[in-house]
Amino acid sequence: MSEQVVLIAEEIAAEARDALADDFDVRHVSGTDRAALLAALPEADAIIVRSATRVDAEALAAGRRLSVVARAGVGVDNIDVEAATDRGVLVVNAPTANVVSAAEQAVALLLAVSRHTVNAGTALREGRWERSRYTGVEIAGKTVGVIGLGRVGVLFAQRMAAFGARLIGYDPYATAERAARVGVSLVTLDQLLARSDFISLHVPRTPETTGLLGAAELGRVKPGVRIVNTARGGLVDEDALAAAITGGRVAGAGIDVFAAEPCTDSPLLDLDAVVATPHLGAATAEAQAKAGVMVAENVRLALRGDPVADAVNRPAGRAATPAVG
Ligand SMILES: NC(=O)c1ccc[n+]([C@@H]2O[C@H](COP(=O)([O-])OP(=O)(O)OC[C@H]3O[C@@H](n4cnc5c(N)ncnc54)[C@H](O)[C@@H]3O)[C@@H](O)[C@H]2O)c1
Ligand SMILES: O=C(O)CC[C@@H](O)C(=O)O
Repeated sequence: MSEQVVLIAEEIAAEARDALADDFDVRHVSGTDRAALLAALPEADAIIVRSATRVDAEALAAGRRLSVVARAGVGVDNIDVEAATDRGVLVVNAPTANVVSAAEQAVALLLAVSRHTVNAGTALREGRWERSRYTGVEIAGKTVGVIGLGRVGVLFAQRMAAFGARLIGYDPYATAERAARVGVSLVTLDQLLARSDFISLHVPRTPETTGLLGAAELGRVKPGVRIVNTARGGLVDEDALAAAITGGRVAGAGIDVFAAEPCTDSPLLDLDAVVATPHLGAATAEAQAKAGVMVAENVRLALRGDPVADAVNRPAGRAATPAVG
């Protein structure tokens, strides 16, 4: 029997490639080069992606031999899970690999926005020693509102607790007991908007969460709030946020994710009060190594027909195993 083909469509850790190379024909393609992707898919038994490759119905149809789509990370919103399920293709991810890195990125952006780190540093490099212009604010004693109390939200809340913040959270699917274990009081979204000095988002992008913070919600925030989004673009309406910053209601924002990525023209990129990064939440050596090893293991299990704990969907006939985490 010829070797099964594993197609790697984005940069993943060398550990993952090494873990697969002995047993599979590992091939590479650029997942953002649509024509190349569609040309490579017909021979692939598995494809490994991160967040930039669109694995939609067309790509799945091209991948007529595919058994598994593996996401080296958490969010699977770039994969049409329903279409994959209909075709009997397993979708697996690495749900715990990069959550610490993502939480740390949220803290980093919150601090950078609060202390004008980027603008002050740029001014200094340009020869301007502008101390009074860049007076910031403390986190201690402030109210931090966490939207989404899953893996990343909880890690972020724990880190904010260490800064001495008061923590409130909005998550309709979390219990008060779970929230209380990490020192978070559950509130409604409106209460969170009205009371938070800082808001950080940690929810997946779904039809329910798209536009969660739009013009109406941003009109109800506490004046001077700073907003951090390391979860997904589209959760916060970028035009509305830019308007709220320009109008002075929102003091600043730390943004790692954009509605359209790669992003070149968000109105947020023109504002001094915004610290922006190009979807770097998971971009650490540790997260990439963990994600690579987890997806390599999941691909191996899936191609051998073994049950996979990190499966996002379970097409008929596949045995379920207990979820991790
Ligand atoms: N920037 C990055 O590189 C990066 C890295 C890792 C994760 N992420 C993203 O961060 C987000 C959170 O990841 P996670 O691992 O914590 O996910 P998770 O599934 O563990 O947690 C998501 C939480 O959101 C809650 N939620 C769902 N719908 C909600 C709603 N309408 N309102 C409020 N809460 C809601 C869920 O109940 C859950 O507690 C995801 O979008 C993920 O893709 C981004
Ligand atoms: O692949 C990446 O770097 C992004 C990962 C992140 O957005 C995730 O959801 O896991």
